[in-house]
Amino acid sequence: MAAAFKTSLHDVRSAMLARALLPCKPLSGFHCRRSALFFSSAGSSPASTSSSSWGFLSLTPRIGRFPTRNSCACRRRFLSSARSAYQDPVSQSSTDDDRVPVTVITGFLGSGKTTLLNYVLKANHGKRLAVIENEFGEVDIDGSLVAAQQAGQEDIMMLNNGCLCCTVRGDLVRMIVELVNTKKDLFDHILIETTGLANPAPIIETFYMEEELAPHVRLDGVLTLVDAKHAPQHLDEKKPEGVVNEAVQQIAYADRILLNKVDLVTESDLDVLGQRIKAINEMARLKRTKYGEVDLDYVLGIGGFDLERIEKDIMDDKPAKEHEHGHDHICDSTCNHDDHDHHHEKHEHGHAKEEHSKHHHHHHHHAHDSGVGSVSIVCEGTLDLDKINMWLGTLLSENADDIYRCKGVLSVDGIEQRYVFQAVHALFEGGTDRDWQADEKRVNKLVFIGKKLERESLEKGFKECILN
Ligand SMILES: Nc1nc2c(ncn2[C@@H]2O[C@H](COP(=O)(O)OP(=O)(O)OP(=O)(O)O)[C@@H](O)[C@H]2O)c(=O)[nH]1
Repeated sequence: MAAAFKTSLHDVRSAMLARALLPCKPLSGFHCRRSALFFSSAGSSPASTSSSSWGFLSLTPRIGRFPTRNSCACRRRFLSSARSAYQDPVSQSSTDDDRVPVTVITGFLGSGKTTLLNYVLKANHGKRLAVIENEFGEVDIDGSLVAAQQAGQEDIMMLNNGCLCCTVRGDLVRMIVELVNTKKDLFDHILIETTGLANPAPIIETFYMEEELAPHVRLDGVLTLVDAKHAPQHLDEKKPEGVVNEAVQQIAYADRILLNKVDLVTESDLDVLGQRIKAINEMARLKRTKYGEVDLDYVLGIGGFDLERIEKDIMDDKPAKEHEHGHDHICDSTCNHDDHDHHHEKHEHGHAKEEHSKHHHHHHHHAHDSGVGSVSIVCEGTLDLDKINMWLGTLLSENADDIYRCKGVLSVDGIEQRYVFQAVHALFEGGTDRDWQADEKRVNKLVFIGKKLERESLEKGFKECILN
């Protein structure tokens, strides 16, 4: 069967339709057993009773029931990827997934998306790229993508009758399906440039909710360009109640961020904006660039939704973390909550240079009025399976609109491997990776990005799941 069906995100709210969990085959090279939410919605009826476990992290076959939540009516449908996982529950890392990766390039109006695209198209990356451009109205694609004429090998398609995140999702699906059906052999990566006002969330969801896409493509990641000169005013912009600030959303959903146009501002402006970006999304990697000039690996091959990469990013990001303790919080008996907002900003230089901690300042994070921010929990200990199941599942389902993204590596009692998971709102995916080593500290790490995140309450809830 198509590899597309071998990885999936699942709607935790669908868990109320759960019948059973299945044990899964290991991921090749990742020793991963798919564990999360192998539920079939077909023929099930909503659970009306709660129980101590609904199998969120359960790795052994067990009957799972979702706790009673009247909010659990499945607002998002649980589509083929989930059903297919039920039939063939093998998860894969992107390295052995033969679906075409899709990178979404987003960023506010004028932040440099097309400039970056041109740079990538002209570069020598050895990939054959198909580009989907989303613009309002007619644009001169040949003019705007000069590189396409030079390179000549890219397929460029326009979506110009509306915004990708609002009105043309169906067009996007049709376009991708047409691309893979008619030209699959001609390209091996798809780049999508959104409009400057796009909210990435519905675009991300499209890749998990549209069953036509799942067999053909996988979302590689979201890259957001931030205009170093103008971003502060866009981030500050007050929106009417219920209207999202696109500039904030674009940062919040990013796997990678380019702080572009560094030539137009001072070093200290960059530092301040860098802190602000980190306060919104501390999970994403950030680089400074001029005219989008960045090493291509940063754009092609993000792995933002690949559990194996997530595990590496979270656990192996030591140099960065050593200099950052903004919202990271080590829960232990010496915990001093007054220190939480101190932050050693890691200093990143543009021009596609590797991030490095050249020097670090003592900064304070401030919650900005968009209310969107990050909370990290770093906490040693082993988690009670049922408790973490219940806590995380309830948290993600009850706060599905407010928790944009969540990733983590956990140590769970009775599971000898590290458990890696990620969530986009209530869509959840998780599995085990390598064994904990005998001499290794069992440190749990979680990052939440979203609105109305209360760190102390999150920490408290999490710590209550740790075995004494
Ligand atoms: N000074 C400076 N200008 C830049 C940089 N990157 C892009 N620009 C310029 O900024 C302007 C907007 O760049 P685009 O690449 O068109 O931005 P965009 O995000 O595609 O814009 P929209 O499609 O309108 O959302 C162009 O004139 C670019 O040449 C940079 O790093 N420094």
